[in-house]
Formats: sequence, C-alpha cells, structure tokens
Amino acid sequence: MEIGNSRLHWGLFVDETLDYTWNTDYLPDSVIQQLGNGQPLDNFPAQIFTLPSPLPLVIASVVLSQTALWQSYPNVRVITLEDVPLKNTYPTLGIDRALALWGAGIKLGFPILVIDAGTALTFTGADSQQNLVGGAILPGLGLQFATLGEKTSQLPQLETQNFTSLPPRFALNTPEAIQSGVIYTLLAGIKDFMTAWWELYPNSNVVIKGGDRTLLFNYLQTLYPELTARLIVEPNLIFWGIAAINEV
Ligand SMILES: Nc1ncnc2c1ncn2[C@@H]1O[C@H](COP(=O)(O)OP(=O)(O)O)[C@@H](O)[C@H]1O
Ligand SMILES: CC(C)(COP(=O)(O)O)[C@@H](O)C(=O)NCCC(=O)O
Ligand SMILES: [K+]
Repeated sequence: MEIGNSRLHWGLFVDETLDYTWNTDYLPDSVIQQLGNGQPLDNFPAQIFTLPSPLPLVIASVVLSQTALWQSYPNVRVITLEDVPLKNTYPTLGIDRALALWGAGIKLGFPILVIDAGTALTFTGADSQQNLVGGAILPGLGLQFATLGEKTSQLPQLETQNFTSLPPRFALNTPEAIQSGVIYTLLAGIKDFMTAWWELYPNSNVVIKGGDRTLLFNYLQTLYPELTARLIVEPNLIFWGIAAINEV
C-alpha cells in the first residue's frame, strides 16, 4: 500500500505478480483492525479474504500520521529510503518519489524521469548510474484549484472531474479563466521540464503516474502531440518499485 496525501493506493501481489490494484480513502482504526482479522470489507477485492490472514502488508508512506495508524496491523513492514538502492538521495526525499523512480528505472531503464501528478505534482529524475539527479515539487492540479477556491473571496471551487476538453486560453467567465490559468501554465511547465530533461538525457524515458495522469496526458496530447508521443503513462510505478526491492 502507498499512503499519499489524498488517499491510499493498494496493490495485491500473488506469487510476486501484481494481481489487482485499487484506491481507497484513508481508513479508520476499526477498519484496520478488521483487515488484520481477515474480515471482509467493502471496496476491497473479495479474493483477499480467501487468503490466510493477516496478509503481509508493505507500506510506503509520505503521511506520518497515517503510517502511525497502520502500525497496529499485525503483519506490517514500512519501507524507508534506506531500502531503495537509488544513489545520491537526500534525507527528506519522499519515499513515493524514490520508489516510483526506482521501479520505473528498473523496468524501463535508466536514465529516467518520473512525473507524479498527485496531490503535489513532482518531477524526479535519475541518471544512467542510478543516481538521483533531482527534481521539483509544485501544487498538483486539484490542489491549485482548491487553494484558489479556499484562499479567495470571489473564486469558486472547481472540481477536476467535471473537466472534459481544454478551456479557451483567453476566457470570458470566471470558472474558465481559472481553468485556463491553472491548466495552460501547468501544461507549459510540464512541457518545459520534459524538454529540459531530454536536453540532458536525450534518449531516456519519461513516465507519468498519479491521480491526474490521464487528464493531464489527454491535455498534453492536444497541445504538444510530438512531445506526448514519447511520454509513458503508468499508474503502478510504486508497486513496480516495491517488487524491485524484493519486498514481495
Ligand atoms: N477518486 C479520486 N479521489 C481523489 N482524487 C482523485 C480521484 N480521481 C482522480 N483524483 C485526482 O488525483 C489527485 C490526487 O492524486 P493521487 O495520486 O491519488 O494522490 P496521492 O498519491 O497524493 O494521495 C487529485 O488532484 C485529484 O484531482
Ligand atoms: C512531494 C510529496 C508531498 C508528494 O506527495 P503526494 O502528492 O504523492 O502525496 C512527497 O513526496 C513528500 O512529502 N516528499 C518529501 C519532500 C521531498 O521529496 O523532497
Ligand atoms: K506538509
């Protein structure tokens, strides 16, 4: 399981193969106890509850308060940065970024750049020697809209699930003006980071994950088709990383 800043991301490994993935909200203590006892739960694949319990649980978390809750699960292991063989890391690097980068590099080859379109949007790159090159962190798509809605008097709260096609660049109403500002600058920023990466490592792969990956990929495809043709979409990089460090 990956604990992100918005929700939980689950992957079921059966015989070292990623069998099924799903997402849930954060879960209360009572549900964690139920899982530990092998009691069937809604929103979980039924298959889990046919396996011997407690099922071994491997956690990669960037939310300390959530990690603490799961310490009560009877068979839990928490992955830390030391478990990831990536070199040149810094102590506060997010384990999600390290694992996704490692998983992507092992499967798709180094050098590699990972774009995580999650709560925060991050760029994280590694070179051919499996050294962290570095990256960048900015507010993710949902967070940008949420912040504008919360921190201003006159701007409404927009929900990304209602978005379909690109807004007009020069908008004549408030919701579309917000969409235009956030979306076009975010897409231009992603394009700029991809271009800068390919100047450094011309033939390397760039891969995008995270809850906003599909929306952003579709928009990018419309605006920058040649660039986007080289962009790989892969939701399961964290699970690739967990598999690659032999934790399952
Ligand atoms: N069902 C969903 N619940 C929450 N966020 C979602 C959902 N589907 C898409 N998203 C988008 O995913 C983003 C959060 O990314 P995600 O990778 O799930 O978060 P994290 O790993 O940081 O917890 C939000 O900005 C939101 O727009
Ligand atoms: C940047 C993040 C908040 C991204 O988290 P997410 O949006 O995936 O929930 C997380 O990777 C984190 O807390 N990182 C620590 C700082 C760093 O990586 O430099
Ligand atoms: K914080």
